[in-house]
Amino acid sequence: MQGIWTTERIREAEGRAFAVTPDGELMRRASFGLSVQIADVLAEHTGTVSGRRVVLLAGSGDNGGDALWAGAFLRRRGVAVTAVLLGSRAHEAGLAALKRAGGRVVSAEDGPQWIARADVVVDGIVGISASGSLRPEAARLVSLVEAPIVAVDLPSGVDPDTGAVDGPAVRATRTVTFGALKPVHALAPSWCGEVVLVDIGLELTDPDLQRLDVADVAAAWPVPGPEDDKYSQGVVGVAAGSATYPGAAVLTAGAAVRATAGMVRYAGHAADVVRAQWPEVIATGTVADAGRVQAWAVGPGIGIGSEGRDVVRYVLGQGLPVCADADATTIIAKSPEVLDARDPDTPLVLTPHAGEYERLMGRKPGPDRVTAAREAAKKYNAVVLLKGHVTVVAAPDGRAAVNTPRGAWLATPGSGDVLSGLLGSLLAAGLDPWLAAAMAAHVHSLAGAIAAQNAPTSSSALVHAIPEAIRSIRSLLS
Ligand SMILES: NC(=O)C1=CN([C@@H]2O[C@H](COP(=O)(O)OP(=O)(O)OC[C@H]3O[C@@H](n4cnc5c(N)ncnc54)[C@H](O)[C@@H]3O)[C@@H](O)[C@H]2O)[C@@H](O)CC1
Ligand SMILES: Nc1ncnc2c1ncn2[C@@H]1O[C@H](COP(=O)(O)OP(=O)(O)O)[C@@H](O)[C@H]1O
Ligand SMILES: [K+]
Repeated sequence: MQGIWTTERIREAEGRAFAVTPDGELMRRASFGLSVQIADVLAEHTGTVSGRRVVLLAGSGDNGGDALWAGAFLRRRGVAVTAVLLGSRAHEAGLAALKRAGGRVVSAEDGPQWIARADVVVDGIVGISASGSLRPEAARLVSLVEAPIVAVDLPSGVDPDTGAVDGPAVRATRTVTFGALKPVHALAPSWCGEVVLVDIGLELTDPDLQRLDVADVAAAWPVPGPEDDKYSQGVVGVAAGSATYPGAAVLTAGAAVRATAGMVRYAGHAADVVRAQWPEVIATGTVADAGRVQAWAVGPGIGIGSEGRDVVRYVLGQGLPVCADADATTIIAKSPEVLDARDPDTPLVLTPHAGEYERLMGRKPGPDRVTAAREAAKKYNAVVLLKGHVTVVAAPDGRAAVNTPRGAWLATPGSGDVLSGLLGSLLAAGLDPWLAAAMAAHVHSLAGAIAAQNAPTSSSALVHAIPEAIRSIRSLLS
């Protein structure tokens, strides 16, 4: 598990570290690590380090200080360094160090001509004390940059704690952060680029947010043992699709088939189509006739009429873990009384996209998606998986996980149905619902990347890529 801490917690940890380290030591560690990364980006993009030109955009705080000190280290490697000073003042010690090392210092007015010739630009405009988007002077200079940008700690203009962007911001090729990952790094991947963490000796426990490592998913993925049979691994019930939307049934059931060696049962109006596509599925017409299961995936394509409502009420009343997706979330939002059938101790996972979230909560998720997911989890006493480019999974006890995607190819019709089937199979295997949801999101995005391979893909291809995703994750264990 990777831990992620809010800027408030980072500042507390920095305060503790400051107390036990010599003056300037933390910044020295940070800026030395930063200089190594800037040199690496220079080498990657130009083939050399010495003789190349780096421009530092230096704001008035310690973020600018890091950039200026890194510039001083780069001078020792023969890099031509020019600092463009933004704001009314500059980090004094950093500025002095850069000047001593032979760096050039220019005003914002003179910045454009240096930016035009830069091989790499360093964003030391603002760090964890940032609020709001780039101010006009910084925004104008950033808009002129054509070279790769290395962001110091985080891309300026992006909110450090939510990853939200509501105006001009830096789009970095690489972000070099210090001590620990902050929410922006998981929530705004397309602004951060590659994120590199430099250890400066901060001590932090109890992360505010988590991200599953491949190793976590590998270790927790259910695997049949010698004593197992088709029932003992957990039977998944899929209540999805309709005569109008048989595809949702095929995709949801197919994802469950591909994600588990155990049995998959299907109940609904698309039984014939499901049987034809997935002969291993035991398909019936109604949930009451489905037979015993250990968890339900309900919702995709079932419609939001009275029949759909009865299906949702039925599965919620079985005392079993339920993944309620798509139409099931709308039904729960419109007719919350269906939840009366639920024993509050049985796990429920809701998987809304932004529109479904609005129906459930009466408001949009807004820029702080982690808080939004946590609030919905509390309200519904359920794990909430909030879909989007970045997926957030929150539990009623406050745990929150983030899944950072590998590209955006999953923005394709039916891909949510595939996620439901995956998640249903993990719930049937008895996994903790929060972990199950975070694992499903992880495997879903990896399967998406495998299916797409940098070209458009489809949800059917995504289903077929699930075993390859699981195989590549589990290969870590061998
Ligand atoms: N405190 C520490 O121990 C360490 C801090 N480090 C660096 O220090 C940074 C934090 O430095 P500071 O707290 O001095 O603050 P920043 O450098 O993040 O911000 C400087 C000032 O800019 C102003 N500001 C806020 N939003 C702005 C905006 N949108 N446009 C322009 N100006 C804005 C604020 O008044 C803020 O105080 C970290 O991100 C990291 O880069 C590192 O040196 C590692 C050690
Ligand atoms: N831009 C994006 N980048 C990465 N993943 C995305 C993006 N847009 C959507 N997704 C993912 O694709 C899935 C879409 O699900 P959903 O909105 O239910 O669509 P559908 O109903 O068509 O299946 C979710 O898992 C979501 O997280
Ligand atoms: K920055």
